[in-house]
Amino acid sequence: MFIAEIMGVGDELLYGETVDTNTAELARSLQPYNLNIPRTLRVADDLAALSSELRKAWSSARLIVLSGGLGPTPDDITREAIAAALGEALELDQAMLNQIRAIFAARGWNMPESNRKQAMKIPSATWILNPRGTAPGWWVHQETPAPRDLIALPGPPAEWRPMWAELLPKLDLPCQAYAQKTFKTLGIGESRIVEVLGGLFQREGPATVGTYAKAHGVEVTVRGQPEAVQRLAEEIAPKLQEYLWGEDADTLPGVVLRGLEARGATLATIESLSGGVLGALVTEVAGASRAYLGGMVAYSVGAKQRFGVPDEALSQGTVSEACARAMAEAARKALGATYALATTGVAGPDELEGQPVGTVFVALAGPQKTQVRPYRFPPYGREFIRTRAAYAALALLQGELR
Ligand SMILES: NC(=O)c1ccc[n+]([C@@H]2O[C@H](COP(=O)(O)O)[C@@H](O)[C@H]2O)c1
Repeated sequence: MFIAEIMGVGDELLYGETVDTNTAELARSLQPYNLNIPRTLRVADDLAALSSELRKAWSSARLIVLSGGLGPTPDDITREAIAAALGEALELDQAMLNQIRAIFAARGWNMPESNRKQAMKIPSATWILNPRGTAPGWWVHQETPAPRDLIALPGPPAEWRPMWAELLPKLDLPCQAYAQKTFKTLGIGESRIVEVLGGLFQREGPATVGTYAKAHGVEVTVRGQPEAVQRLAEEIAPKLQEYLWGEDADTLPGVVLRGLEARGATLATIESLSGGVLGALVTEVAGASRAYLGGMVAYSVGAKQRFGVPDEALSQGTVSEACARAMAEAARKALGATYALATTGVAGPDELEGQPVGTVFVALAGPQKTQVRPYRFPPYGREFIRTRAAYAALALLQGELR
């Protein structure tokens, strides 16, 4: 199997200022190819360190992809490092310089002298045009003694994504027949899934299975050789049926909205501890307005009263089953929706009303009844608990719409 080396370049990637998602995304894009990615690297803006890594990689890898270090400032050393590793000299490309000048001119600016270095390249590299920035990429292709490609892309994802999407099919990488199928579940833990799947939880062979715990529940992914994936997925699906809410690119808010639309139903939300996370998840979906009427953040007791939550319910505590129920019913009435979802709970860091951090109640008011589900999420911080609360509310509605 051929080796691919993926490197993120930049000091900011080493000290956690910027989390390097580029290498993960690039690696994911290579899944359909028959390449082995034994590691991915983050390398400092350090000429010696990067050129040494590149020298090693150039002698063994079929494909090297770099992101970052193509800017105009002195710490951008990717071009120099490639030149050093391949033993070539940088040369100015006047035509590229004119293009970069034109980009500045179009914005009404003069090109700073420092941008000249973005028009430098080694003779064996060809340019990869950057439609969204001033830093063009490089593509070095070698045919003998063995085919090799080295690609240098700018760091910002919005810039490199279209460049990479256009380039990748041209690289003529060895393809493998590859497929994957993801089942999205709720209400079942990873270890229970392993029990339920038994012998189908294969870790070796032409198709393998993995589980991934996400805020929206556990995902079960089958990947490998297409026919084997299809066979195994067909056996796995009925075992998970009870817990299944979606597949592959489905999102929980997307599935819920589709379900609402199919019934001609509408949704309102009222959020306390999640403070708008639920509304944000719902409105991430294009076309949300076809079913989502709107919602309110009723964070204080006063706001809950204002939105129609009766004092009787509030007297039982805002973090209570009664309050969640009354909130959902009040929101349903206020907005005239078919369904309303409510969240209330304790995101922390301290306990509230004698309830421990992670205590959450979500409620669903519908035409026939109101349901409430209590949760005790692990105290992993406010973001974790608020997000879980929002997904738990969506899950309750998804269960109703099944
Ligand atoms: N009823 C509710 O869901 C509700 C409303 C406001 C604050 N809280 C909780 O009260 C605590 C203190 O809130 P703040 O840290 O936002 O002041 C947090 O645990 C927060 O999650 C809960």
